[in-house]
Amino acid sequence: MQFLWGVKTVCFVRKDTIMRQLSLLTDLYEFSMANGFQQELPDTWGTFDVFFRKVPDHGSFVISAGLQQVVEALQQFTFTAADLTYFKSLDLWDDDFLDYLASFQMQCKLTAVPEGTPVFPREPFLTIEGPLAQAQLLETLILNIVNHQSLIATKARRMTYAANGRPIMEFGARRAQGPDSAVYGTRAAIIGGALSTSNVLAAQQFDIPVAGTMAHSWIQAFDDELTAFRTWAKHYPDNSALLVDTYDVLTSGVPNAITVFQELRAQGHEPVGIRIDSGDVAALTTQARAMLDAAGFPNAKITISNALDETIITSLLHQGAPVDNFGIGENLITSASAPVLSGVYKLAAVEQDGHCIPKIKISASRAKLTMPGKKQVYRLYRPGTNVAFADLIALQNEPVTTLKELAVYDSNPINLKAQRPLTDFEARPLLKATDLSANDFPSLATIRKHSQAQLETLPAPTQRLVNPDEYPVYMTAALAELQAQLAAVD
Ligand SMILES: Nc1ncnc2c1ncn2[C@@H]1O[C@H](COP(=O)(O)OP(=O)(O)OP(=O)(O)O)[C@@H](O)[C@H]1O
Ligand SMILES: O=P(O)(O)OC[C@H]1O[C@H](OP(=O)(O)OP(=O)(O)O)[C@H](O)[C@@H]1O
Ligand SMILES: O=C(O)c1cccnc1
Repeated sequence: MQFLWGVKTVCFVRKDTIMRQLSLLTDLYEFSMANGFQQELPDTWGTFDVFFRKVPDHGSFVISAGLQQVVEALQQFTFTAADLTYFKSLDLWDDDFLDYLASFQMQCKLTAVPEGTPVFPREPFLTIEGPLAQAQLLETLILNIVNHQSLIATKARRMTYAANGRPIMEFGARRAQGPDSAVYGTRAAIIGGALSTSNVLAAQQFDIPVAGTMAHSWIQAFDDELTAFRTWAKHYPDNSALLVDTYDVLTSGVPNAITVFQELRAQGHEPVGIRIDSGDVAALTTQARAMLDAAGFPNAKITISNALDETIITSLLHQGAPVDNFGIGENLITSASAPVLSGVYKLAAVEQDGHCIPKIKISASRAKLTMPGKKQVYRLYRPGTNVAFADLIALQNEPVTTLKELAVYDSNPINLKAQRPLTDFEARPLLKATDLSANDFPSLATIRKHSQAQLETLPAPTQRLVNPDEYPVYMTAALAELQAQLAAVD
């Protein structure tokens, strides 16, 4: 791992303590439906799938993130006396329903892909099964959490790809859409590949390496730049990352930094490097690198910042800019170029008296046709390898892992429904039962590693930033037939 400025790793992980009780973070209609379900279908269970149809930034995959916060939200899903008083004041729902909420006991079961797993359009990456009233109540909250974190993790993954091994420091707290987006956005950015954050709360909360340099105000506050650098070096002799663009990078910032670096070295300290935050970064980093090298500081790192994104990073590296670290704020923490992941929560089946009844949504738009029934998603590998070549959505009771041959269909409802045979595959299930009583969760470092390992199994052309190859997502013949039968199409 490359050296990171100012990194300190705290040595404990704690449960998410800023997560509030979020049972009311939902749309009114969820409560209204839950009230109705409780009266009309009290013994009916429902299975809901969470999936998306379109990948942000025209990418081919999304990095799933947010599962820990979903589990924690479900663990804390109860209603207070104040909530009940408020509900009563709305005068919308039956008293029995309010009693039910007052003694709410979560009965839902959760299956999900592990956080950090790359997932593709239309495949469920999280499912909820439970009493209809309960499962319905969770729609908005679950989507709120996973749509946000998966969006930012996916954006971070794009930037990480562009940075091609150089560390990304997350700098976005000041530009995030409020405190929650800053904290959970940082969590997601780390899942997607960022190596450190400047956000102290997120770093403490999620055991993330915390890193940072200095702002222009430090330089401005002193009589001159050299004094500002010297004073910084006095306080942080081993963490002297100097911001060199307050006045002029090449005639003032870098020469002054070199002077201070020489003084530090004379006192037995090795300087860390410089940060450039404006101007033509390719030209400035090239010249600054030459100056640092000529002065005997080839190991001083160059960090750049200033409205970076994956396109600018790609362009800078193409121009040969000698950048060691990227500090990225607004375009990462807000996913500014594609600020929405439109994940949805769709009813796939209901269960009454022990019978599972698959359900479908047809809609005017064929693209919105849903996949009925309880399902499992498989990643298909060439046997005995870690080379994935497609995903497969199957009905839950299909014996996919033991089959040698399968007839499959394209899962995209707007594509032609041509059957194709599938042989030479090893199917590994992606959706795993998730323990809702869990108190410990995988660390972000573990999730990040898992994500990276999963990405390495995917075909390289699906990962490029521009016009990636579409990764095939098939459905089994049994699922396709069930879908066609319920939709009465084809
Ligand atoms: N050589 C380069 N190639 C591509 N993009 C660059 C290059 N140099 C800088 N950029 C990017 O171009 C954008 C505009 O840079 P510029 O320095 O003009 O920023 P600015 O926001 O106008 O300046 P300031 O932050 O000083 O107000 C930034 O996103 C910056 O990262
Ligand atoms: O550009 P971002 O990717 O969001 O990176 C974070 C920005 O935050 C700081 O800017 P600051 O708030 O000091 O404003 P300025 O540098 O634009 O004047 C820093 O100098 C970066 O430019
Ligand atoms: O530490 C830094 O250099 C930093 C932190 C936040 C925003 N911009 C820069």
